[in-house]
Amino acid sequence: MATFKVSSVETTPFDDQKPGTSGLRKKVKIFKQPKYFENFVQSTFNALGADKIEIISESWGILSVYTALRRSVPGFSQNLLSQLPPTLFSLSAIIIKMAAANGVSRIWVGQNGLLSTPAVSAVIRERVGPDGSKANGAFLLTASHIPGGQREDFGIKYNIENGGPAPEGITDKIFENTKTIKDTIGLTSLTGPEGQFDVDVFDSASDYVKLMNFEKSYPSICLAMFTNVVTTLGFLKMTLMNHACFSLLVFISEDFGGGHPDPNLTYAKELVACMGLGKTNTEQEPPEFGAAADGDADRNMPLHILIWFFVTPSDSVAIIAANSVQTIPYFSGCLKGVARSMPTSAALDVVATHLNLKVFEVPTGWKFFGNLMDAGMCSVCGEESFGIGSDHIREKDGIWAVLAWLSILAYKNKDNLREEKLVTVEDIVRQHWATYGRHYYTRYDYEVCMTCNLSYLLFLVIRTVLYFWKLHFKFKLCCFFKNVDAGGAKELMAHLVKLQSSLDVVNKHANDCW
Ligand SMILES: O=P(O)(O)OC[C@H]1O[C@H](O)[C@H](O)[C@@H](O)[C@@H]1O
Repeated sequence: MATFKVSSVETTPFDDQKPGTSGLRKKVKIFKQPKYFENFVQSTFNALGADKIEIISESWGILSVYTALRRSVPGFSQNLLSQLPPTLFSLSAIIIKMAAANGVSRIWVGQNGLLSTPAVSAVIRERVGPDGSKANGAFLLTASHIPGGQREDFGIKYNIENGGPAPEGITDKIFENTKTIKDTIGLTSLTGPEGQFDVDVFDSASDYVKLMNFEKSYPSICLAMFTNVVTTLGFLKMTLMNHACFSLLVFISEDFGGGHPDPNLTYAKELVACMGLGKTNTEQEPPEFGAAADGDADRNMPLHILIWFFVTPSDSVAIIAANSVQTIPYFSGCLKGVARSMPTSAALDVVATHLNLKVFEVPTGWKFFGNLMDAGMCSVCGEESFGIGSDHIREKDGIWAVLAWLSILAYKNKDNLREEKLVTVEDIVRQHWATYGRHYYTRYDYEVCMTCNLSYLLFLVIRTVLYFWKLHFKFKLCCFFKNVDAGGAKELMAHLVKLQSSLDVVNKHANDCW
């Protein structure tokens, strides 16, 4: 409990605070403008209505974690958390004070401010305070899969009471507020111990671990992976525990060590090398299984290499869906339905047809899966951007996806452990293709582009697609534009979709362009 004085401070609006698919992501230098961060937080409080909020937890996306299952004993530093950058703590303090001033009665902060995004979702859904209170939502501070640090990106997003990202109704309101905001409300003094405001620091991992119910839900692997869990290392402890079968390469720093934490073949190159790509005669036998996660642990990339093999995210979600009922007791013998984002390949749809399941196609963004899950219509879902999850929470979950894969591997090898050759990820994927057919697609990432160049590029893409259609090829193409204002990209897309209806018009625009 604490006493404090509330004061209102004049501010001027910024016109560029429109939240994208995953909240507000900008360069740190933009966030550093006076009042920029406070304006967004205040606009969020204004959009929610103070009486709606009681508890807020936070997540720092400052971890770039590559893990590999190996036979060696890990080198695991117990002091990792002491390296958390002070800037992030000061942002936490700003939110705490503004929350108090805006009428929030209690805040939950993960120990050291360190949670994964899936863990935040679990906390909102599962954590119950001593007086029976539950979280109304959470601020998450993370650059996610984007490069972080002083010269790179930072992000803030708000998740609602179902544990998932705020829906467009709320983010639109936040944006409207950011354009008209005149005051932010803060504290001039904060002393205790009287008054109606609590800050509880809690064990970052316990709610997630409880929810995952490892021993019951993942029985085939929990004994191998979760026996030696140490209980003091934030969310890392239950994912990268000190076990003889687990070896870690962990980088913790404000700027991801200068790296790009997107878990794909390009950016997880240390992992790819460690898994033996391109080596025919490795001195050391490569690990049997490796996985990469992004900065906030919601994206994943499982790798399995005996002969180098990579599973695309679209195949990955289809294979998990096809095998999950047999291999993961959490699903209690049935899936409620499955879903994928629009650019994700239709491999999942084929599985759904075979299993007589409903399949849904949703726009990009995890909030759309959340709606289906809240309605009890979806158990497993995924996006081609390395995000896969289930209805245990309302965020994608890199740890869950890796556990799902390990469960499948364990199941396929259960009668096979004494054999020379185990069933591999590659065997499972090839068997899947043989059963369900194979889907091909290409993903292109264009990063840090000017909007005008992107418009030009979109014209090229549309021309190419139309060309292929004309030749009666079946063609599926995904394009992703990062570091672009999501609202602008959406409008541009809508405009171009209209243009697609007429080849002549597209050609005219395209010709004007070059
Ligand atoms: O929450 P994040 O990991 O940052 O991902 C948020 C979104 O980022 C990009 O827009 C991807 O294309 C989406 O598929 C993803 O949902």
